[in-house]
Formats: sequence, C-alpha cells, structure tokens
Amino acid sequence: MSTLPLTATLVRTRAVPDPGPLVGRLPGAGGLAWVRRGDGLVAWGEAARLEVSGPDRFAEAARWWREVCATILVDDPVGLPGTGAVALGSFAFGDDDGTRSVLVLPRVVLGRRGGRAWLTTVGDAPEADAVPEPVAAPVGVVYGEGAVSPVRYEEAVAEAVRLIAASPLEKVVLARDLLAVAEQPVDPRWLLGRLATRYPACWTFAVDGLVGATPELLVRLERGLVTSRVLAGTIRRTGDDDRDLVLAASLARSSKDLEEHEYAVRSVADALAPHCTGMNVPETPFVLHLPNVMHLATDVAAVAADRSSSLELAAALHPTAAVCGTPRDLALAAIDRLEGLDRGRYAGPVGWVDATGAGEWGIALRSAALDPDDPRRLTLYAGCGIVAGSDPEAELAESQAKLVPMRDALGA
Ligand SMILES: C=C(O[C@H]1C=CC=C(C(=O)O)[C@@H]1O)C(=O)O
Repeated sequence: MSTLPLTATLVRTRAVPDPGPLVGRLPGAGGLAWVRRGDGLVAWGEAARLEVSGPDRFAEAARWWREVCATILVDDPVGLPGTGAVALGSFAFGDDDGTRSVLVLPRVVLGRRGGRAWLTTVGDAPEADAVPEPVAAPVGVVYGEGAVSPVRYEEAVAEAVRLIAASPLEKVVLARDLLAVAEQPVDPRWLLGRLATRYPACWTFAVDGLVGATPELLVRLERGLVTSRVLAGTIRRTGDDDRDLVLAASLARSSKDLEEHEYAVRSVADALAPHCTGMNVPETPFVLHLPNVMHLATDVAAVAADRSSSLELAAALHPTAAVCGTPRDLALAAIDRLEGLDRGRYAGPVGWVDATGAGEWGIALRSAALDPDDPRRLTLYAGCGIVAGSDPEAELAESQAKLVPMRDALGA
C-alpha cells in the first residue's frame, strides 16, 4: 500500500529555538521518534506512507522514497542531515512472514542536532501547532507468557547447541517474547520518555507501534562517512560497580563471547565492503556499559564508495550475525525451525532517511510491539547469540536482562 498525494507539495525547513526534550513535544500517542542524548527527530502526522512486505521490501521502499523526493519541492536553508524531506521507517525481520514494513513521510518533523534545532513541515501542516495531550503512565501492567515460554526457550537453545556441534552452523540468534497487558491503552510517549532518560547511550525509537531503545546501530550514512556499531557478547550487570568492572574484564576475555562477537563484526564488514572503501575495523572490541547489561562492541567506519542511501546500506546489511547467525542461510533455517516466534519487526532495521540518502538505521532490539487492535497489549522481545559453548540457563537469564529496559519503562 502506498499513499503519494504529493504533487508539487512544498517541504519547508526552518531553524527554531531549542525545543527542549524532543519526546515531550509529541502531541499524541501515534508519533514517530528517533532520539539519542537529546538529539534526533520526532515527527507526527502523515503526508505519505508506504506499507510493504516480502523479500523486496527494502528495494520497494528505496524506490518509493526516490519517487517521493522527486515529486516534492524543498525549501531547506538549514541543510543538515535530517532536514528537508525525511522519512522514518521500520522493517520486518523476515522475508516471508507477511509482516508489514512501513516508511512514513510525516507532516511535521522537529529535529535537533549539536545545538541546532529545526522544524520541517510538509504542505500546510496545521498539525505543526498541535499542543501535546497529557501523557499518562501505564496502569496495572501484568505479564503473561508469549509464544515461547522460558522452558521452551531453554530447549531451543539446547537444540541449537546440538545443531552447531553436528553441522556447519556456527552461530544462531534465538529470541523469545513476553506479553504485557495494561488496564488502559499504553501511550508510547511514556515509554519513550523513560527509555531516553535511562538509556542515553541507546537510540530510542517509536515507529508505528514499535517502541524501544536499541544499543545497536546497523548503519549511519552522513556526508559520505559510513559507520556501524556492532554488538554481540553480553554479560548482565549486578548493580555493584566494582563487581561489574571485574565482569567487564571477564567479558572482554571470554572466548565464547569473543567468538560470538567476531561473527557479527565479520558479517557487517563483509556486507559493507562492496559499498565502501577505507574501512576501519578495530581488532579488539570495547565493552559498552548499559544500565542492565554490558556488551562487546565494535565501531566500524568506512568511506561510502557508491551512491547507496542509508536505507540501501541497511538493506545490504540486514540481517547481520548479531540477530541472525553464521552462515546466514543455515542460521535463518535454524531460526525458522527452532525459534517458534513471529519476530514481526523486532530485530529489523528501524530509523530514518533524508532526501540526500543520509540517515541512521538501528536494529530494533530492546523493544516492544503494541497490538494495533488492542493498545493495552504489548509483546516484548529479546534474543541471544548461541554458539558452541552456550548454556541454556545462562542464555535464558541473559534474555531476561535484555527485557529489563522495556519492563522498567512499563513500570512493572
Ligand atoms: C538479539 C539481541 O541482542 C543482540 C545484540 C547484542 C548482544 C547480543 C548477544 O550477546 O547475544 C545479541 O546478538 C536482543 O537484544 O534481542
């Protein structure tokens, strides 16, 4: 499905005074967001929208975005990445499950970056003056089992370890889910506010009912520079800083986690190579400290060598071994056979692209999907990379730690 009523529509960007916390400016529950450390984009209203599914979803979205950009007129004296026409989107993890991927050209975008702020409007956009409705905390949240119970998850991990021992499969990422039900519809703005405050190092997002704070940047393209933050290999935090430092050191030496991490870095470097030159891949990962977990992390950087947009680069990268496995085809088959979960848009690319192709796409982790038919209900997701040395009980505990950001945001 595509709506494109944009003939000769004017997109205007204007510098504005500092708007304060971006998430606080979203007028209602249905807004879009991509924020980190106070910078980013919030957006509302819809001037055009694309919904796609299937293996060609990225190619169709990239084509649609080119068409949109060729149709509109732009007046943008600010000229930063994310000014002028910008679309926010979220894509399904899988090729075949029929999940809807979306790309939206909002009517209003409020952005901030490095001390500069701007407002972009598409057409008349009376929505630009909308006064935010009050935001209420979720009430009476209770949890129920999702499609994959904890016991089933441990069994799937054990089966994956056996498969790795008996076949050329080296790594597979298996996920599980948790159902949350509140007494009233949950307002994503509440979740965004909590996530952005507690997880400033993460990219906090909301697109079409998918809300989260991901620590993993699939790709950023800006002024010809391509960057990616690759994560894989995790240890839970204890809350005791001294103990956590010891654990961070053990994570940095853990051969199981280093192996898991190396697969993910390789998959990113290999997928970017055809599109880039001068790639820098640090030999040793650093330890990223988040409030709930610590991860092995590698920041990859390269120079763009072709005209691929950030969305096309995200398409080339997805799914990396941080959310799929190695080799990719065997890992996808193992996920299909062992996971027992409809991932929907969890672990798919989420982010934004502008008319120059610049943009940022994260991997939709540490996230929850609101039920479109009943916004009191959310499905939370978490997955873990399984390699030869994985232990089912430890992986279940790790998945629980990865659910903490969304559980905390829900306040229960
Ligand atoms: C698949 C998830 O995390 C990935 C990213 C970082 C570390 C991971 C790990 O150590 O298993 C996962 O590869 C998730 O949070 O649902």
